[in-house]
Amino acid sequence: MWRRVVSLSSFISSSRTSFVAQTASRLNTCESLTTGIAQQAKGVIAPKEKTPFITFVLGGPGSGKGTQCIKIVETFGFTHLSAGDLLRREIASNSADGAMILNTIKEGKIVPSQVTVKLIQKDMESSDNDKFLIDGFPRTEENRVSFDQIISVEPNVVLFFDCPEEEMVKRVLNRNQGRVDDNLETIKKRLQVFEALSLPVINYYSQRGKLYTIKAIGTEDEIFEQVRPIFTAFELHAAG
Ligand SMILES: Nc1ncnc2c1ncn2[C@@H]1O[C@H](COP(=O)(O)OP(=O)(O)OP(=O)(O)O)[C@@H](O)[C@H]1O
Ligand SMILES: Nc1ccn([C@H]2C[C@H](O)[C@@H](COP(=O)(O)O)O2)c(=O)n1
Ligand SMILES: [Mg+2]
Repeated sequence: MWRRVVSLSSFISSSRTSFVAQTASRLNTCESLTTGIAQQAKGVIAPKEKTPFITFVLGGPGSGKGTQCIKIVETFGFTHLSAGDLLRREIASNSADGAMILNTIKEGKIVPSQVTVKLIQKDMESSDNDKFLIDGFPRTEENRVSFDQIISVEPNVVLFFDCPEEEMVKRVLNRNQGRVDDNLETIKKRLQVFEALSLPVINYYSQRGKLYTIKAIGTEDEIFEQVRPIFTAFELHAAG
């Protein structure tokens, strides 16, 4: 679970009064500290939550998001949550939303945000990790707002794999993983959706200084060498 106890400091009150008052305050502090720990142990009050490190991974269909996520996981220890994979898992498990999700994906359209965000939330909450790569999300402004409302955590990093359309189409048609949306007709629709609905989200994060654009052409290793320094810089920053 990424809900972890991080600090007991909120139990400690500061006081700038007289010595007597300060001593009394210290005694109270000790008492409330002990009470606080005891209450947490009994589950009376919720533990403080550690904010997870969130990376959104964006780019058009076939731009190489999933491929690079595997390398980021290996090198930096993130947990990879692919929105598309979570939705395909729902289809495979014959869940109540399965048929609706399958039709939406076949049409190259976007599944209602509530459904996708709930799946992401479930996997985040059952993970021991606190570093998440959320791949293929948010695809729309509605996705972005829904994540903000339900999960209430801002992304630390937003990666954008910028790839020429021609190259994306070639890669998707060669992918050979039996995906129902890997055909020319659906790819054209997905590219339109990307331009109309996903580019505004990319611009949103660019304006907020969170966007890291990767030129997604070249070998997989060459592309990863553009990704690596982004996370290395964050690690150095975190280590002080
Ligand atoms: N740099 C690259 N050069 C050539 N082929 C690549 C490169 N990176 C990935 N591929 C291949 O392109 C195909 C699409 O890659 P990938 O599945 O990672 O894309 P994606 O962005 O996750 O696509 P989608 O949004 O459709 O899930 C895969 O078959 C993958 O092996
Ligand atoms: N946020 C998302 C992510 C994915 N989908 C649907 C529609 C996509 O075409 C399909 C495949 O996703 P991919 O594996 O290419 O990331 O899944 C969605 O509706 N909302
Ligand atoms: Mg993918």
